[in-house]
Amino acid sequence: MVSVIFPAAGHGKRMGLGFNKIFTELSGKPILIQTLLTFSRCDCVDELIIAVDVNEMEVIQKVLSKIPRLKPYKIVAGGSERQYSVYNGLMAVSPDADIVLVHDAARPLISETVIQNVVNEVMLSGGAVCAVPVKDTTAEINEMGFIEKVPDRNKLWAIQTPQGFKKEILVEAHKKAQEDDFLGTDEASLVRRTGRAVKLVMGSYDNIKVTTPTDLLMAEMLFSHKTAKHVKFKISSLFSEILGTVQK
Ligand SMILES: Nc1ccn([C@@H]2O[C@H](COP(=O)(O)OP(=O)(O)OP(=O)(O)O)[C@@H](O)[C@H]2O)c(=O)n1
Ligand SMILES: C[C@](O)(CO)[C@H](O)COP(=O)(O)O
Repeated sequence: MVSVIFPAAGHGKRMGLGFNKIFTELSGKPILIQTLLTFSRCDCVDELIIAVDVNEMEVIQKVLSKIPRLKPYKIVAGGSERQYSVYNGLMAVSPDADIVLVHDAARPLISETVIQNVVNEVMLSGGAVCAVPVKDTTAEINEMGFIEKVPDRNKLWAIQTPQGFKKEILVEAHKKAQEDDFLGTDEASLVRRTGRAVKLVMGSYDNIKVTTPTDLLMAEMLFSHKTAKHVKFKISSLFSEILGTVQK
């Protein structure tokens, strides 16, 4: 059985809307609902656990009760940090679950294919997260704002969600983080601290985390086209006339 935890208890400070960004409308539905519906369409998913701010539990329960075609779900209280929200979700996972995925509620562009690929890899390796190769050059800087180091880009991947693990592996990782007072930005970093390997699965550049207003604009565009793969990009006539390029 596969359970999915959705940390959804943030405050969207970087979005600057004054309300939780997952309530924002995206292609006719709230971001949170778009995310939950994609997972609900996956045959491999059995249960949804949504970790929300205690003050938003009632309103979210009311809205979800009106949405058809959601997989069985539970709403739990989130924590003051994403990691604590995930932990609370983990404690509410059904005893029958053997695989647990964690997916940011704020990543509504996740595809069913990537979800299935992560689940398949968890069955093989015990732990898998989706990620994409970094496109920009990155740098480590010092406190004065000067570049100290430029890591080899060929080895860098941007980590996304879903991140999936055998349940006991994720529970062990969270317990150890608690004991050590360690706060990480994702589940893979917690699991790696227990000495276990975590496999990367190809994610998607479409699977953005809606963090800033620009992300929201991009999400709206991506959602209406579903993915950049479906858009036919045209060469500008200013160039095609000179180059004589024939658009196929
Ligand atoms: N205490 C927290 C903080 C974040 N999240 C969730 O973790 C995901 C990724 O976090 P982020 O994008 O940082 O969301 P916010 O915390 O809402 O944004 P910000 O950091 O700008 O305030 C989001 O779905 C968010 O709701 C959570 O469940 N509990
Ligand atoms: C888990 C995550 O989405 C992987 O990229 C990311 O670390 C969440 O970070 P945030 O600061 O909580 O948005």
